[in-house]
Amino acid sequence: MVDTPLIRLGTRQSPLAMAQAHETRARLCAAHGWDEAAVELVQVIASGDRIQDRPLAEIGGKALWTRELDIWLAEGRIDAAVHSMKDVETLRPETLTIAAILPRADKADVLLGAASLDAIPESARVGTSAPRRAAQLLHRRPDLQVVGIRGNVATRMAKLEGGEADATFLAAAGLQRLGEEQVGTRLEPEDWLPAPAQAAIGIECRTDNAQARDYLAAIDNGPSHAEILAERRLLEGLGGGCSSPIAALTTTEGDTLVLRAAIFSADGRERIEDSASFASDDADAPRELAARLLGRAPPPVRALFEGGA
Ligand SMILES: NCc1[nH]cc(CCC(=O)O)c1CC(=O)O
Repeated sequence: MVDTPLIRLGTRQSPLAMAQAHETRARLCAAHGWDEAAVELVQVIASGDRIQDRPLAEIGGKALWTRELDIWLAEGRIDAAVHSMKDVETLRPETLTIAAILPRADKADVLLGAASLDAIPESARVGTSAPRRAAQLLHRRPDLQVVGIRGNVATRMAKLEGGEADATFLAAAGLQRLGEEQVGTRLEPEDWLPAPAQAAIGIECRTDNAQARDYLAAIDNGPSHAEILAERRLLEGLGGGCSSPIAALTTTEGDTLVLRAAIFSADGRERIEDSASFASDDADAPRELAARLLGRAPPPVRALFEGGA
């Protein structure tokens, strides 16, 4: 029996974040034979959740999801922080370490409001604030209108119901974690590329916290961790923030990763795709893939990277 917590897990308080924190706690308890009381969940309010009325890219990007959790880690108020890796900036403080990546869930996006991309009525309004989803959609369907839509999964589903948009996208992994896997149409990742690091839960702790690193090592999934590192190195090589339309899909075959990536112009007219196959511990290959993509990018694409507009 444990009556004082052995590890305090910080989490955002959205329903999706809480589901991810519960999954992390369950895996820690299973790996170590602990009961639930060993893992304390600590809710931390992120600025990204406080500011709901403007696109994330405009108000400060992905840092708004991690800033408060980073401070709580630094101050020792929590021992570890649970993140959707899709939302974590590529550049992280050296004082923090990604100590575990949980087994990756379904990487697909789900389309809500239409049975397929082709079935969306002509000129319809599709709600998304993600540059990747917007550009990838306009590439396929230049007739459609993209309208901004933000908020957590339930909010976005409600906005669709309320007629703010005719269709929208959500990540299959998020829907599954919320028990909503039956809604919408799953888009095959090979055909509609996901975001880098989609469907991965990562747990960070302080680099100098050997105890937390040790606890978390037991729930790290090696193949998923290798995929996330590769996709994050691609992102780093592209120098893209959350205003850059970047799509990526890694498939793992034994110790070999196959990474497919595409970058777009904001209006979707331009699409550059390339892929690389490399050993899972090869840190250079994803950066080289990024360089090849940028090398082929016409000005409207290039403008969105390398600190451009
Ligand atoms: N941008 C918000 C966000 N961050 C992670 C997920 C889903 C879960 C995941 O990809 O791990 C979502 C919701 C969505 O895109 O529908």
